[in-house]
Amino acid sequence: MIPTHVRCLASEGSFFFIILGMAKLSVNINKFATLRNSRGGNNPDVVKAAVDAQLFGADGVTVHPRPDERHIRYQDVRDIKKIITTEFNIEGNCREQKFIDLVLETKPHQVTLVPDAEGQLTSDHGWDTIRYRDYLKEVIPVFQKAGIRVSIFVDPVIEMVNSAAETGTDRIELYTEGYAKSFHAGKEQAIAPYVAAAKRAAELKLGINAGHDLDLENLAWFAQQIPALDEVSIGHALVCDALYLGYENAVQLYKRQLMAKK
Ligand SMILES: CC(=O)[C@@H](O)[C@H](O)COP(=O)(O)O
Ligand SMILES: NCC(=O)COP(=O)(O)O
Repeated sequence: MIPTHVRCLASEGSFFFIILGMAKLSVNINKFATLRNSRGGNNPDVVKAAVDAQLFGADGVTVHPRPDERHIRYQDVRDIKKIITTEFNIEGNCREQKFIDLVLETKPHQVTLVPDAEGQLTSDHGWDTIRYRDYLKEVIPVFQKAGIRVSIFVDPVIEMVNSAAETGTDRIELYTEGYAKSFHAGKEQAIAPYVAAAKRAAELKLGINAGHDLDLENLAWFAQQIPALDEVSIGHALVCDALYLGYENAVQLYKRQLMAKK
């Protein structure tokens, strides 16, 4: 029997590649909604963006509805749920009751809890899992009881990972903006805290996701250095690349970065 960590990927003509432990690519389609909302109407269609991401080889779709609905709207989440054939990941701020209700209504495969402040431009920090441990211990089972896997957004700091394990979360999502920012100055140094955090997470039997500002230049190195990586969610850079390269090409190129051998 093929072990569960062995994933098969059919691509590139008739060849079948067997990729050991390859991380999944979840395409974050927020930016399609940003573009749509700039004009009203329904162009581009975010439901089609989700359908096409899957068609082009993505392993999942991510959305991050924000309270002001400046990109993904709550109704988009309901509409997208209906066409998901892969994995659906909803990210957001669980301190908003509206967000909790939406997740419980749409029942994605995974919810990623992010400690956004009100009106924040984009996510810029992970949970302080020491300060909010008791709160997270209360809110995480609300989703798990509904059959939804929980991931919490954390900085690559050992103490935060240790305390994350005490919250009962299934996975952590390592916040990668710091890595992306320092990658070009020295990739060995940039990855070091993430390797340490991932090693500790694996010891604590936590699943490992990662995201924020990952792109075609920094993704392969990240995935190679963190073999236990389960999933990356990528939106901004992938959609920017799609403008020049086409959406299908962009998704395929990101998949290829995850396959690159050490
Ligand atoms: C949690 C995370 O890193 C992403 O969801 C990112 O914040 C995308 O959100 P925006 O598209 O609103 O910037
Ligand atoms: N969780 C990170 C995510 O979904 C996308 O972040 P970005 O690629 O838009 O920075």
